[in-house]
Amino acid sequence: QYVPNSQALTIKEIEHYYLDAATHSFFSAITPCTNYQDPTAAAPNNGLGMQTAAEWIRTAFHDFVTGSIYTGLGGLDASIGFETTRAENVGPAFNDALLFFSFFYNAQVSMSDLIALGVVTAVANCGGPKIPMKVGRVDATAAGPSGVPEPETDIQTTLNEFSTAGFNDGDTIGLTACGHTMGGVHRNSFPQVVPASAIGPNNADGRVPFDETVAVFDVATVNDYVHSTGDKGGPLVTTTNKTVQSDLRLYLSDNNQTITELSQSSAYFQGQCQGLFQRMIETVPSNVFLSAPVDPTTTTNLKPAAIYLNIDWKGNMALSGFMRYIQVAGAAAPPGTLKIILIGRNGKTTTTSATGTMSAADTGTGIWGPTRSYPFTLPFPATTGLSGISVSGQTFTFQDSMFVVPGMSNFSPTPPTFSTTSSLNTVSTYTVNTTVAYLTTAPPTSLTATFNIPVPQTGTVSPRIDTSQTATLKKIGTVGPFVIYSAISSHSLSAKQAYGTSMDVAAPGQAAGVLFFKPFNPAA
Ligand code: HEM
Repeated sequence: QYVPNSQALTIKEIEHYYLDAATHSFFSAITPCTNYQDPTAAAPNNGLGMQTAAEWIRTAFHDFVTGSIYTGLGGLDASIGFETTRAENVGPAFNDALLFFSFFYNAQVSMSDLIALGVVTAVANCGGPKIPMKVGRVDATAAGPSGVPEPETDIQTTLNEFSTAGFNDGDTIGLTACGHTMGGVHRNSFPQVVPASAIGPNNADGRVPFDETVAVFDVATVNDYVHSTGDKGGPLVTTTNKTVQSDLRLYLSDNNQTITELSQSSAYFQGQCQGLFQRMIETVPSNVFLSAPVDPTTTTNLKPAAIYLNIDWKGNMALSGFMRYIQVAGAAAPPGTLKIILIGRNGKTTTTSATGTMSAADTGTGIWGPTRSYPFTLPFPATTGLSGISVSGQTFTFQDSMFVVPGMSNFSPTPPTFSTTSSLNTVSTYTVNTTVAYLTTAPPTSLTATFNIPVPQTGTVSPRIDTSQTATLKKIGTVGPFVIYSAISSHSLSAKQAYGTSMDVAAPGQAAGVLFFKPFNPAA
């Protein structure tokens, strides 16, 4: 099993999915919030009464709730992928979610971090609170224990199952009420709850919604229940089949105290849901350590992204990529340009700089505010080298001790335009001519590149990372203080796999000097 080895890189990836919201396809499936993206088809299908945002939230619930605070095992670990044939996991939601997320999976982004991101984005994108997004979850390699409450489950067993996952009775009522504000119950999955009459035009799966605002994360379902208005709390309250009135049993279990408290105000409901959902996605195995949250209101509203380093045979180097600026609430309007100042290899700020100009093509409004990007190329001589850049008074560190040189490398063919459809399934032979610059006075005869390739795994639609393909890079020359190494290797990959492929490069006996270079997806 490949364990992501750099939380900083994981954060960078998740930031891109999360913060470059307006232009990044992670949000495409849940925009608008009514959308249903069938990941096996080429286009959204909105005639089914199904909803991706709701499926993502339910997926996290079914994954996490079988975790145990007593054993320290399970929780949000993507084990749900191995468990979809269980009766307690009825419906297409889980494989729909995992299949969509698998387009974003790679050596630094685990499926379980993507499940968490699914919750965070679905809630924030659809009118709910911003839930802190930490990274570092590790995927299970097999099914975990069972124990997801079903509509038929008696109240004591239900409360025990949540309690094992760390949620007391009041938390359980709150978490379920927060979960049951988006989406609904489908006839095709739960005929014991929903009558056949629910199936109709634009509702082929026969959904009965939890409330009137099926695509808004709001207090409506709680208010409906408490005041007996509208949908009255939804089908798990109102169904005539008493055995499956699980929401009703739950809400009554403390004489409606918790559910009545939740209805006191929209702000109170949102605040409670934020805290409970955070706890849900942070219920992880006890040996998993999560990062600080990705939060652009503190340090990440100005950050470099998609950065790469180049050198030519004359010793001219250049750092390229873009700066991302998010105009979070209260922040200054985005500047037209940014000055990117080189910090040399010796740690000293230089007079070398480049200008990043706001790109009109890459702007838009994400959930934190307008996101702008400033592409730049910063040239400098190999003798100066770099250890970082300074932008608007902030320092961002880089290294030039070992890097893949895109200008001397060749990765072909270029995969088709990224999309989250099966058009990426075509398999081709990808030829990889990897050239690496290594700053050393004692050059080894070769370096080893390890390819981290997402591959199918038995029993789940969630991929795993295969590290068995390697290449040996041989010395081909020197430029200034750098020794240049190169290798050609061939890999049979689907375009989807090519997008998820990254490589690490290491000198013999040393930690990787290049981590997570994405040959086919450098800018994403
Ligand atoms: C006693 C606990 C619970 C029971 C018995 C239960 C049961 C159900 C059932 C039967 C459905 C219908 C699924 C379908 O037809 O596709 C459903 C939907 C849903 N549940 Fe729960 N649930 C519980 C708790 C939770 C919790 C804690 C969450 C999240 C925090 C949650 C989130 C959802 C969501 C978002 C949907 C809508 C899915 C969709 O529209 O595709 N549920 N639940």
